[in-house]
Formats: sequence, structure tokens, C-alpha cells
Amino acid sequence: MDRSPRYWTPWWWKLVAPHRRILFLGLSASVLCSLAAAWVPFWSGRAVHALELRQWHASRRDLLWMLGFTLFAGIGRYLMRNTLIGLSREVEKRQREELYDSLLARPFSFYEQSRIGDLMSRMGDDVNTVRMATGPGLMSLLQTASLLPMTLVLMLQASPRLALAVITPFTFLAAGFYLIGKWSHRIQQKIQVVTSQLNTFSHETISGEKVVQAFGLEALRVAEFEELSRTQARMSIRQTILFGAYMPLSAFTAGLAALVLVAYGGTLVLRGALTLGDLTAFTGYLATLAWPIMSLGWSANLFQRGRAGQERIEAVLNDPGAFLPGHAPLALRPGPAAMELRAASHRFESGRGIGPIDLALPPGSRLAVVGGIGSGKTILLQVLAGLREIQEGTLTLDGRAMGADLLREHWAGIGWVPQEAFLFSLSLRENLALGRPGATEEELWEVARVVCLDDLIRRLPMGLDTVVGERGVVLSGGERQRTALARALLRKPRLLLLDDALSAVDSETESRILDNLRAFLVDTTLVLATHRVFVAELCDRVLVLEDGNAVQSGTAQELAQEPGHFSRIKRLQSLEREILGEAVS
Ligand SMILES: Nc1ncnc2c1ncn2[C@@H]1O[C@H](COP(=O)(O)OP(=O)(O)OP(=O)(O)O)[C@@H](O)[C@H]1O
Repeated sequence: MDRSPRYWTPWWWKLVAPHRRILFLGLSASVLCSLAAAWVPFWSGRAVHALELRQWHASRRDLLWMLGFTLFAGIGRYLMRNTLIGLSREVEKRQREELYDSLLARPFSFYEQSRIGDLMSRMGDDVNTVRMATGPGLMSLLQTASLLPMTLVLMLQASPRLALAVITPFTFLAAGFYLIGKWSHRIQQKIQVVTSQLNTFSHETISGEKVVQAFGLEALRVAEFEELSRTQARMSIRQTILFGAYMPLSAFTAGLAALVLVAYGGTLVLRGALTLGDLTAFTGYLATLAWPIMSLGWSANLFQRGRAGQERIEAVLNDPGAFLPGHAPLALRPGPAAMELRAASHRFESGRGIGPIDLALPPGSRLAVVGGIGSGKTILLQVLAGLREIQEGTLTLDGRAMGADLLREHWAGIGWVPQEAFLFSLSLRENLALGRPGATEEELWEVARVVCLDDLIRRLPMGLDTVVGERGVVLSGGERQRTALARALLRKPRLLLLDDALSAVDSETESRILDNLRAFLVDTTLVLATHRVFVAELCDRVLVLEDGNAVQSGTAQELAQEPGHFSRIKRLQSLEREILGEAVS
């Protein structure tokens, strides 16, 4: 049993603790500011008392002290603002980086279960709520915490009876704040979930804007958006109503305290138990305390929001899913990769997927994977790419069992071109260079030639420096696919995985690219998934998948003689080519 003492620490402590030095400076500035501010009413009271006694000289001296303390309070406030707001910016930066690093360290499967809009909302809105809590919220809290005791001491020292009478209304206020804070935290959690749903919805609508317009779905999407928006507005209004109680409650309490001060304090003055100067000082103490106490409600609000935001950020950081292994210096093996799958399978809950499957890929071999729609080609390539873990069986790379320790090495040696080519909104040159930073101009043009993209690039006014827009929007589907292939080729990979990577390219260009590839890929093992028989014929071996199982395997010539999927689509595609040939001639 763990017998170590458990100390309660506020949720934000671990965020500000790494910046203890700045926090200490901020706290010192805050104490300096509060001490000085608390003494201002004291000197004003002394000045009034001196006037009461017609001691002009003493009154002037007290007023000078008052000015000095006011100046100190101003300087302290300036230093406090700069250090504590700076601290919250450090917290924000650190938290964004931590989230970003953690997201980049997550495997493929994590993103299949997450929504981009939601992740973006955690990186944006939630980090912002935490910044507001650890900046303005903490500043206000520290200021109140340092001002309150000093002012109380001065009040108690002037008149304990009046001090207790004036403070009593504030204890009711504290109880009110506690209750409001509790309710508002629950509402805030709901608001942040709805805000993230709104973000996800808008992200999907904007990304799929062409589909929305082409299908005339605008009205439907707007209606759904409005519904979410309405829910968010309803909760935010509820929250505003709750927070709206803070100010009137504080103002009422301050007013009540002022009433007690005038009624009871006035009586004490009339009875001669209190000087007019002390009463003036008490008025000043109340005024000094009023704003920090009223702002307690505001900072409580910021802390509630921040806590809800922090919970959502931690849900991502502490997601129990796996993390990818870290980067370490790699010694890449030379020569083409050898891979082997034995009784390997990866099946989803629905039963779809691949396996159990046996497959040997000797170094330098070329395998075509064919099969109908949904037969498991992509999953097989993802398993070979190390993007998906197998649930049963074994996968080896160069005779070594594939595991977390081999993943980075494997990835450094592969070129993977998925069905949907993804380009960054950079220039063509920068997109290609992602394959191998530091590639020479000649190397860039060589891969452009292999994928038959060199003519197009020469015709572009900005050539290789043409910016391709978000996800490569200024290029056609076929151009995007060829750029993605060129990027993979630039790595001179040990294993090249092409997942229907030229499906948007016409057959003639595809044949030319595959011819070029044959000469280019001397030290590479190739696996390509395709629907086209003539592409498969360029490989040494063909694997036919059906419902995730290997149903046929052999050379293209052998399979063409066997009854089955391959010979059937070969007949259809040959017929199609003949008809197209006749139509052209
Ligand atoms: N993330 C996933 N979750 C659940 N099922 C999936 C997932 N990805 C793929 N599947 C299912 O696994 C099966 C194989 O998918 P896969 O993408 O490998 O097919 P494919 O042979 O590449 O098809 P296509 O030729 O249409 O690209 C499909 O039935 C698909 O619905």
C-alpha cells in the first residue's frame, strides 16, 4: 500500500512549476505592489487625522508618503503584469509544443479514431483557456492573496471591531463564489465538447466543400451547423447568466460593507472610539479591496475554463494508445529489402482486413498485388510499410522480426505512395525534397523524368518553384500522384510500396513510367497494388487477394492460364484495350 503523504496541488501548478524563477519574480512584484497599495489608505488616514489636529506640516509629510507608496504600487503592478503574462505565454508555448510532439509521435491507428477538428480545437481553444488561467487568472489571484492579508492587518490594527464588521459580508461572498464555480465547471466542460464538435463539423464541411456544393448539401449542412451552434450558444448563455451573478454579488457585498462602515464606523467616531482619519483610512482599505475581491469571480471563471481545457489536453497527452519509438541515429542497411509474412493477419472488428497470409519478398523482387474492391490490397501494403501492426503471425525484415525497435529503420528505407497523394502547400521543389532533403537539382530532374513530369514542370512559369496550394490543389489528380511517386523515388528506397499510385494516370503514361521505373529501381524491392493487369505483367510475381486471403500466386503468364480473378479481368481488360484501339484507329 502506498503510504507516502499526498499533498493537494492545484491543477495548474505542474504547468507553472517549470518556470519557478519567473513565478517567483511575479510573486515578488505582486507582493511589492500589494504592500504598497495597502499602505496608501493608511497614509491618507494619517493625513486626514493630521488635518483634524491642524498639523499642516505633518499632513503634507503624510501626503508625500502616500504619493511614494502609490508610485511603488504602480511600478510593482507593471513588473507583475510583465512577468506573469510572460509566464503564461511560456506555458502556452510549452503546451502547444508538447501536444504537437505527442500528436506526431502517434501511430496511424490513433488518427483513424480521432477527428482533426477536435484535435485542432484542443491545440487552439483549450490551450488558450489554460493560458488565460495561468496568466491573467493567476495574476489576479496572487494580487488578491497578497493584498488581502496586508489590508486586514492594517484594518485590525486600526479597529478590530470595525474590521470584523466590515469583513463579515465578504465571507458570504466566498461561499457564493464556491457554489457558482462548481456549477460553472460542469457547464464549461460541456461547452468545450460542443465547441470541438463545431470545429470538427466546419473542418469537414470546408474540406469537402466541393462535394457539399456538387450535391447541393449547403442547406442541410447549414441546418446541422445551426443546430450545433444553437446548442453552444444556449450553454454559453447559461454560463454567462451564472457568471453574470459574480459582479452584482460582489458589488452588493462591497456596498453592504460600505454601509456597515458608514453606520458602525460613524457611530464609533461619534463615540470617540475612532478618529476621522481612521474612518478615512477604512474607506480607502475597502476601495483597495473592492476590485481584487470583485475580480475573484472573473479569475474563478478563468480557472474553471482553464481546468476544463487542461482536462481535454491531458486526454490527448495521456491517451493510453501506443506511441511510436523515438528517433535515434540509424545505420541503414544497403541493398534491397527482404520481407516475409508468415500466417500474418490484421482484421478489423467487422472481420474485414487481411490474413492469415504467407508471403515472401526476396531482395530485389517485384510483386503485383491484385484483387477486387475491398480485397485487402491497401491493408497488406500498410502492414508491409509498418503502418499497421499484425495481430497474429510474424513479419520479418531482412530476417529480423519487425517490432518497435526496427520501425524507424524500416521507414528510413521505404518509399510509400498511398492511393490519395498528399502534397504540402509548398513548392514542387520543396515537396519533392521532403523525400530527401538536400537532393541536388540533377536528382530532382531525374526523378521528374522517371515519372514523366519533367515536360510539365518546364512548361510551368515558375518551374520547380511553383507552389502547389493546399494538398496540391493546383495540380491534377494524375500530376499529384506522379509528384508523390517522384518524392518517394528520390529516397532511393530499399522497398517501394505503390498503392494504386498511378490510378489517375492514363494507361499510356503509366506504361512509360513503369518502363522508366524498371531501369531506375536497381536496388529496390517493389510491391505494387493495382487493378490493371498489364501493370501486373511487368512484375516477377502476382498475388491475388480475395476477402483478405491469398487465393492465387504465380507469374502473370501462369495466372493468365488458371481460372480465377486474374484471368477474368485480363480477358475484360484486353477486350477493353482492343475496343479502345479500334476506336482510336
Ligand atoms: N480503418 C478501417 N476500419 C475498418 N475497416 C477497414 C478499415 N480500412 C479498411 N477496412 C476494410 O478492410 C477491407 C480491405 O480494405 P482495403 O482498403 O485494403 O481494400 P483494397 O483492396 O485496397 O480496395 P480498393 O481496391 O477499393 O482500394 C475493406 O472491406 C474495408 O472496408
